[in-house]
Amino acid sequence: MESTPAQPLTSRPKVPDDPKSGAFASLRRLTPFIRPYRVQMILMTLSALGATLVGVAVPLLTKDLIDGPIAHHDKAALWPLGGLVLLFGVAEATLFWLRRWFLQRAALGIEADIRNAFYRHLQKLPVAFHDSWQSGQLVSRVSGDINSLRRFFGFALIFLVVNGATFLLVGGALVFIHAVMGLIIYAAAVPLILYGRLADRRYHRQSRAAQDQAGDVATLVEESALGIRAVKAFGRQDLLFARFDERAQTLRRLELTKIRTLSELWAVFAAQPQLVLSLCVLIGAYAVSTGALSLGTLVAFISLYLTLLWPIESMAWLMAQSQEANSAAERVLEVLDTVPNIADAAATVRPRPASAGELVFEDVSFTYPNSDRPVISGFDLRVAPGETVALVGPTGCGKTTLTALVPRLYDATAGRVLVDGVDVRDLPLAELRRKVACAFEDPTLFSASVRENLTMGVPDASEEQIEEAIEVAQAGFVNELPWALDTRVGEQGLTLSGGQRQRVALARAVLGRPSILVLDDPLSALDIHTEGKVEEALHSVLRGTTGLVVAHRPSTVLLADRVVLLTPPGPRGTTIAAVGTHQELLRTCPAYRDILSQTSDLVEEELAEVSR
Ligand SMILES: Nc1ncnc2c1ncn2[C@@H]1O[C@H](COP(=O)(O)OP(=O)(O)OP(=O)(O)O)[C@@H](O)[C@H]1O
Repeated sequence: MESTPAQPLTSRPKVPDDPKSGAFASLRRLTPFIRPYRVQMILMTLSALGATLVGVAVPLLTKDLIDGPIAHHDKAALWPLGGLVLLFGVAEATLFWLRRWFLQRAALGIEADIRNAFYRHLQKLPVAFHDSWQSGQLVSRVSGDINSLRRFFGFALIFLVVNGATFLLVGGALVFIHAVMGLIIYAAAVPLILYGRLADRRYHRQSRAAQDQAGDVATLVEESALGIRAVKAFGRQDLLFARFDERAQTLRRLELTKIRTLSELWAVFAAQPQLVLSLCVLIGAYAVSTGALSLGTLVAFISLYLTLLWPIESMAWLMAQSQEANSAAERVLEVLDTVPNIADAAATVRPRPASAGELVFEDVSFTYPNSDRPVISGFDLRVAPGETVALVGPTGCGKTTLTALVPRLYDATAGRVLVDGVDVRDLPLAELRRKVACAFEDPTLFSASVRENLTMGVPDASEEQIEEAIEVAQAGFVNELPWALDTRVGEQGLTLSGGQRQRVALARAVLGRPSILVLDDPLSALDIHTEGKVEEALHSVLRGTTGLVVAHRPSTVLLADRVVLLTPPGPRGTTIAAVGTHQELLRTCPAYRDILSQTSDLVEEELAEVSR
């Protein structure tokens, strides 16, 4: 046995995993996503900063214009200064354009990278994760929340930096022009900052609640879209609408509380600089009247201060945007931080290349993560290479659960599942899933072509292999579709009938001749005629493979060499009630006869034959 190095659990940039509390803790943890775009981010910030600097220079030039050429009626000196103002205007526009240009590269790139990492990580998370998360919560995170992050990285972050620099620069210039008035402006900023922090915290809580509620609304929409047939058939549109309306109204209420906080924040941030401005005008006018200040200096001071009005006002919105992005980052990280506990072991083991396909359950027990009652308890079974075993048992006893342990959709909570003598947890996942193919009772197809659906597990399958799999699954109907194998099936394959979907899923499972074939009642939706044909073909496939088949009907049981009868579901979990061939169990096991006779009269006839 040869060991292979561990594969990384995720292929996203490594996010630091010590979530420090405090403002923007979650956003700070996303910095690895910014790193590849740092040059563009720096250029974007420099362009924005440059544009602001140029904007600040204009009032200073105005001061020189008023106190110089205008005061001294010096027309000749007017033109160069006027030209300079025009030049600065053009420079500001160019820098603005440059910022937008860099923004496209950086912010959109960051957004795409986070979205890809999120989706890739979702694919790695185990089925148990998806059992406990509403799909709408995931959809809202991948769309709404990641959009918020783009807006933050492409706009709010840049302007927080630019505004910070502007405050320092313009503030310094104001103190330089007139120390008293300059210091008044600084002092007046203190209560504003304190209030901003308080309102910000409130906005953060409100954003989080609204984002979670948006996820709930998305879940309901998705659920009703997927279940539209049942909704219509039972005439439940009104009921669902009432439920949707309730959630949508809650979302509206939460958004309104956000808007209230933002309006309050905005009003305070708009009013404060106006008050300070009035104060400065009063003090300045008095100083000019006493001759302590030149008119040019007052105009420059006021003009310069006016350049601060928008940065101060916009801080309300920028802070709100940042809080919204921080809670969006929190929600995205909740998924990215979930460790895919069904992953390759630290040291994986490569199975023998020409492995035969032996499957062993060794004292296996299993409890679902969201439950405290075991479904399977102390289950022991060896399926020899090439042998087919049918699992038969009352409904809900855990047949599907047992099959899910083989490809590691779930891991046994106790005991081991071994493939060719190796614990499935020690096999590389890719290898395990190449060896084990599954067809589920409820076949899931994707909105892609039939060919893409068929070759999901074996992307490089040849035309002959595809045709052979279609033949085995009696899925020849796919060649009659308008574009044959290139026909797209609708979302979840809903443009096909249940039986057609099952046959495509079966062909997908047998394609590539896996060494172990796990079939969960794969023929349940087929008519008797097709079922017979599929069974015939499956017989030949199963001869060369190890098979574990969940069977509800005698016809499916007949595919198997041996049958395992499971005990009914109970508080201590299901285990094996009896093992034997179909005929042996028919003869010796009343519980087995009972279960099969519920689905077919054939049992009575067979029993009569067996006992003859
Ligand atoms: N994701 C899940 N989370 C919690 N419990 C689950 C989950 N899936 C199934 N169960 C429970 O596990 C038990 C076994 O379910 P399972 O689907 O394995 O039974 P089954 O024998 O295949 O049933 P059937 O013959 O009706 O298909 C049931 O009680 C079911 O409610």
